Amino acid sequence: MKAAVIVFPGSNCDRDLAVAFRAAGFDVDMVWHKDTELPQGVDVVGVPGGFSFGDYLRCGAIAARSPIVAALKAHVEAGGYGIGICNGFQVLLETGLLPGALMRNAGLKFICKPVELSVETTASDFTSGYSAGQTVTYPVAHHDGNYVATPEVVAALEAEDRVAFRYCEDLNGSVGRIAGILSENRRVLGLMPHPERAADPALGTADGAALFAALAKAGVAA
Ligand SMILES: NC(=O)CC[C@H](N)C(=O)O
Repeated sequence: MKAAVIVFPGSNCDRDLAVAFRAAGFDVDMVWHKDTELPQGVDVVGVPGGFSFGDYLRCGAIAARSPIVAALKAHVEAGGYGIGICNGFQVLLETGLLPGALMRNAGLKFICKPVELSVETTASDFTSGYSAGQTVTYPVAHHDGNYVATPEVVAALEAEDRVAFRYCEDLNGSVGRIAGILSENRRVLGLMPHPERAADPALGTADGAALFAALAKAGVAA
């Protein structure tokens, strides 16, 4: 399996994401946001966390207009995998590849700590390595993690089993305590907590490693 990690000015989890992909067996290429093409044969595109363009305008809004985004959209529209973590989730929402928006945390504070999440569905190639309802611990580090969407969108996400992760306790005001969602074809995952920062026991929790391992396995089986 081959992964590409997009790097924006202000990305700060790009290398963490590359390390997590590599540990799961992926070949990884780093791709500068001004590039217009993804490397040949990429299976999954990772949109990393950070503070792209200093979080000006809205988090992810400027990055979503970067030249590489057309290639990202084409990859996803052709059925390719994508994962957006934290700022990467914000970018995916701003591109329209996932529905909804992320607003300022309800408490108006930056939140940086490990949090407990429940795995809401195992019916995706990101979450198939967990058991349904399993509690995992990933860190969060964000000020704009308050997920909002229209009631119709939230109802569709729930009805279609597209809520991938939920905060076990209200963290930031997100509707339905939603922490991560899947695209309609279940091949794009956006989430605020950081599995790549929880992918090695040396980091305090290795709960995130199963996500990358499941994705690698799905590719091998395909
Ligand atoms: N760790 C991150 O990716 C930060 C995300 C975003 N810039 C925020 O603070 O909301």
